[in-house]
Amino acid sequence: FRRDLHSVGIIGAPFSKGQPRDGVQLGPDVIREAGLVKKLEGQGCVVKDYGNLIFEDVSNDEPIGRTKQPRVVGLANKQVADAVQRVKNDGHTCVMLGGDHSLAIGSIHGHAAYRPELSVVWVDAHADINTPLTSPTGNIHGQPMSYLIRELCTKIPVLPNFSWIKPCIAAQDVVYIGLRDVDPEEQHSSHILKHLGIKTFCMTEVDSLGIAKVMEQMCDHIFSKIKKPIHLSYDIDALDPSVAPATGTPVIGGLTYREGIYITEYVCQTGLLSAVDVVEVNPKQAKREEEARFTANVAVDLVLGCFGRVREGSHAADYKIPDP
Ligand SMILES: CC(C)[C@H](N)C(=O)N[C@H]1CN[C@H](C(=O)O)[C@@H]1CCC[B-](O)(O)O
Ligand SMILES: [Mn+2]
Ligand SMILES: [Mn+2]
Repeated sequence: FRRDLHSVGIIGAPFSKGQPRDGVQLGPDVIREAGLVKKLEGQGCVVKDYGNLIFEDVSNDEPIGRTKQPRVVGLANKQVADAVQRVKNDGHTCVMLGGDHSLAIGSIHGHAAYRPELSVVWVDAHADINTPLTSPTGNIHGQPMSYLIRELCTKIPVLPNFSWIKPCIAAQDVVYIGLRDVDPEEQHSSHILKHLGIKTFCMTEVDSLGIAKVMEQMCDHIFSKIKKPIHLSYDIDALDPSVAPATGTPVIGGLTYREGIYITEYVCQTGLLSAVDVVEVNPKQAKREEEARFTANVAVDLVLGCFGRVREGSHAADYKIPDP
């Protein structure tokens, strides 16, 4: 049993303004309360918890066109970008606990500032690739990829507090897993992006290929040229709502717990995981308290899978069966 020594840096990003539902800002703390740090240390990781970022509010953050809360989202993501870059500079694999998925703007931007050549594995029921002009809701948690992908930069209008963002990811270096609720306009731009080489494994492919083949084909795609560090952006709503009910935009027909964990185990064994986001855990969206706790426990298990937890049991190497 290989006990890799993973050095993990945790950032809490208690932020909810990329979407309208209250509660997702509590994600970092409910995930910590479910024992994340102790369990990572229990499987041999060295963990540094950088605590929660403190996001300042922005008064009268009026929409720009349909885009809601642009100033506070732009400001928060600049803080996230600086924090992720610092965790990477300190030599850790970065774990960013959300908070809503708009935070991936800062997380990926800060990661790319440290490692310019990244591949992005986006695990989500949704493509989160609306531009401000195609978004059906104006909520920025449905748009993060559009600000990051170079091939879309001509489609992005100027937004206040967004001028620091430089598109930093090539479409061919992005893979989606778990898609099942892509907006019509996204279909169009994701069609364009498919044309540009973005690789998608929607739930149909998960069913037809099985998750093991999906992961093999995913790696063939992102490693087709050179092996790049992986940024895994994991939206908890990729999992079926029966597995992760406490989230803001649940969609039936999602990944099983086993498929969700397999993804993290597979990414871990590539040895290329460099940063991971776990976002959209919203305890207030749970019908009952135990649903919130259950969802937080699943989020913890996903992170443990990223850092070497194996389901066969993480036994100590020097265990001796006691004599009768
Ligand atoms: C828009 C409603 C009707 C639909 N059920 C829904 O939620 N749709 C998703 C897909 N596109 C929407 C948007 O752009 O606002 C929603 C974003 C989800 C963001 B995510 O981070 O949770 O992936
Ligand atoms: Mn989603
Ligand atoms: Mn998402």
